[in-house]
Amino acid sequence: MISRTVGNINLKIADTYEEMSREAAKIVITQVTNKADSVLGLATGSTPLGLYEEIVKTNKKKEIDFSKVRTFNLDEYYPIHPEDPYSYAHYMDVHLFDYLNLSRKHIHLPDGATTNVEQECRDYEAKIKSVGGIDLQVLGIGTNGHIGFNEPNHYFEKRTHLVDLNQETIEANAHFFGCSSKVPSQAISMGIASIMEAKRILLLASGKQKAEVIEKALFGKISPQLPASILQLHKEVYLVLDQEAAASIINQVKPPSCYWGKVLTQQSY
Ligand SMILES: N[C@@H]1[C@@H](O)[C@H](O)[C@@H](COP(=O)(O)O)O[C@@H]1O
Repeated sequence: MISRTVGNINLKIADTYEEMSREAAKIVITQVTNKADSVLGLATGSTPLGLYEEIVKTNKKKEIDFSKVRTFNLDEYYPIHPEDPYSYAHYMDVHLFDYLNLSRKHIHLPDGATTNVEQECRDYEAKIKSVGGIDLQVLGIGTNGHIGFNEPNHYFEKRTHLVDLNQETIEANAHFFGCSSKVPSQAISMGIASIMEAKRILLLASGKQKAEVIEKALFGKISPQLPASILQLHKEVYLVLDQEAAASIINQVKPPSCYWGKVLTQQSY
């Protein structure tokens, strides 16, 4: 495992996906152990599956108290019923929530079955605020740089809102549904301000398909065209990658004036 502090980013590069997941689990479990009533922001997709598996495994060995923990998921497809097997609500139950002593009333996801989306978005923000905000937000990243379902745009969408999903995002999630035509074309997602207000952020990325976007997000221009780039402005980010996702960071040779580039060349390791 390579560990570096790079500006605001606590960077860890694991050898494998499994090691990345164990490291991420340590960060989440430490958060909950240090603050029993932690508010966790949670993500879905393929990337955090290993993290959730590790949390469940650790919890089996040495019961962790989640009874006071509150959770808020980043996003949910729209329209979709929470009991639909393709919903993120269902995903969270089968991969994490069913195995922990979390109170059902402490679990929150945007309601994909709402008949009033605008109200649902406002209520979701209000619920996050009412518990004092998110302590630790887990994030994955799309190959187009989206976080949550905040797609590349001309501006940073601030708060929980309804999103039209990009075709690229629909294709990337098609494997969960069997085919892309079954993926809903919209979703309700926390906004960029909702994410940036989290006290700490844990971003995970795995696989070579994420290498380019990780490099751009960390070293590129901060732009709503690559929503994850805003994380360069957050004060406490933990970025845990596997080797493949870190490939472009490790190999790039930045001009001598670029402190980050120098630190992250292969040689410095
Ligand atoms: N809405 C989710 C995101 O929360 C997730 O982080 C991202 C990456 O997904 P994956 O981890 O499957 O690559 O895309 C999905 O569309």
